[in-house]
Amino acid sequence: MSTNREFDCIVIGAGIQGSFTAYQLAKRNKKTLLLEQFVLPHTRGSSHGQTRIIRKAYDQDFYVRMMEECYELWAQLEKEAGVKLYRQTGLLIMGPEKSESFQTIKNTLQRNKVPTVVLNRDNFSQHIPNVNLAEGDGAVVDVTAGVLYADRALKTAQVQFQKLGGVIRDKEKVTDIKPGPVVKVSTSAGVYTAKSVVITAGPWASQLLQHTGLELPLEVVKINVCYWKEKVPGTYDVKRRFPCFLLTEGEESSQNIYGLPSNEYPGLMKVCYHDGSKGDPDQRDLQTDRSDIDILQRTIARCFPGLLPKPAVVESCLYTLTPDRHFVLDHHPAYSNIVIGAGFSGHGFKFGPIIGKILCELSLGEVPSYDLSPFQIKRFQGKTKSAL
Ligand SMILES: Cc1cc2nc3c(=O)[nH]c(=O)nc-3n(C[C@H](O)[C@H](O)[C@H](O)COP(=O)(O)OP(=O)(O)OC[C@H]3O[C@@H](n4cnc5c(N)ncnc54)[C@H](O)[C@@H]3O)c2cc1C
Ligand SMILES: O=C(O)[C@@H]1CCCC=N1
Repeated sequence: MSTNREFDCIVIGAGIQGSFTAYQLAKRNKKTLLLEQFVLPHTRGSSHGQTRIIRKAYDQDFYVRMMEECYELWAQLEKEAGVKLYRQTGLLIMGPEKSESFQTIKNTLQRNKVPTVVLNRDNFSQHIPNVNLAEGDGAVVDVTAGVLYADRALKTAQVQFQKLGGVIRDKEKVTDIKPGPVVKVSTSAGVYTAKSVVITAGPWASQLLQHTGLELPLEVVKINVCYWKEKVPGTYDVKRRFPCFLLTEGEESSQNIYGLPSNEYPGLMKVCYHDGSKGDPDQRDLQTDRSDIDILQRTIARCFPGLLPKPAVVESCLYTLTPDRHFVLDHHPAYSNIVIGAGFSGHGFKFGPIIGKILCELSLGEVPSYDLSPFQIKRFQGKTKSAL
């Protein structure tokens, strides 16, 4: 007879990846505990905010394939919970027509038969008004892409988990992990045991992994989440079917600037730089680097004539980067019943449902549904330290 401190699985971190992992485990009838250091909901990690881009437009086939199933999982969750989580807007990709980065993403979309619309200089402004296509730039639209309602999606995954009998304990920071056939997890409020543990701690992954003797090459960066005011309210509004966008390369960026139609704050469009300054997740608001904002201002002035080139709102969010920007989805090298989901490198939200499924499979000792070689820890050979 198990007590209320003994679980089949403990998931550490209730961001999007931990919440979907816990939900998948509960669906598989596993007694699951989801631990979160802060009171939920919170804005200190990577999963907060109202919107995220969902897209199949990637350079690599393996992400496109994962997204095929992932769209189905998002739709299943919408149906199961009776909430709307996704709005199709399309994603406009612009970049120097002849550049490798623009051609790679366009070719990958076409090779995978993702519905696309290729725009040229003659028909561009008829389809996408109020955007300047730079001289020499090409444009292609991933028609399947759109906006995910992020805060709502996170809450929905947690509510569905609880409806399946899952337990969430928030304001309970994990302070120690003792590996073994039964893993012992200590928190600010007590000690729990489980047959397996999944670590999905976002920017705090390195801190937590220290307890297991593993060091991964993860870098935390602070992103300035900038909103820009429309000169004429509604110009770039989601209701007018303005798409999300991505600049693949440019005068001073390489896959570095992206945006979403105005939606959460009426009259304000979110446009961000896909990089930031390195830092500590517990000191986030002490970092005040705004060099990305200068770059954004110049791009806004050049490409979006309907926006004022000065941010009206600046919020903060954290990325946890791996050297190759691919995720970590693997067993701990020394303890197979400790599973790690980390390093989502600023593009993991859309994958939440499929990451949850994969981490659940790993924690149950099953063969995962996807080839995980791009996500294995051993790719960091020489950059990984295991004290064990
Ligand atoms: C500005 C911005 C824009 C983005 N845009 C997109 C986008 O358009 N599309 C997309 O797909 N992705 C996007 N992303 C990336 C995506 O949001 C992240 O990849 C994803 O949210 C990562 O989730 P996570 O669960 O790994 O981390 P988190 O959300 O940070 O969750 C980790 C959780 O673990 C908890 N935790 C940590 N340590 C402990 C401990 N010791 N004890 C208990 N709990 C602990 C933390 O408090 C936190 O709640 C964006 C990210 C940012 C910052
Ligand atoms: O993941 C996404 O789609 C966004 C846009 C590109 C850069 C990072 N996040």
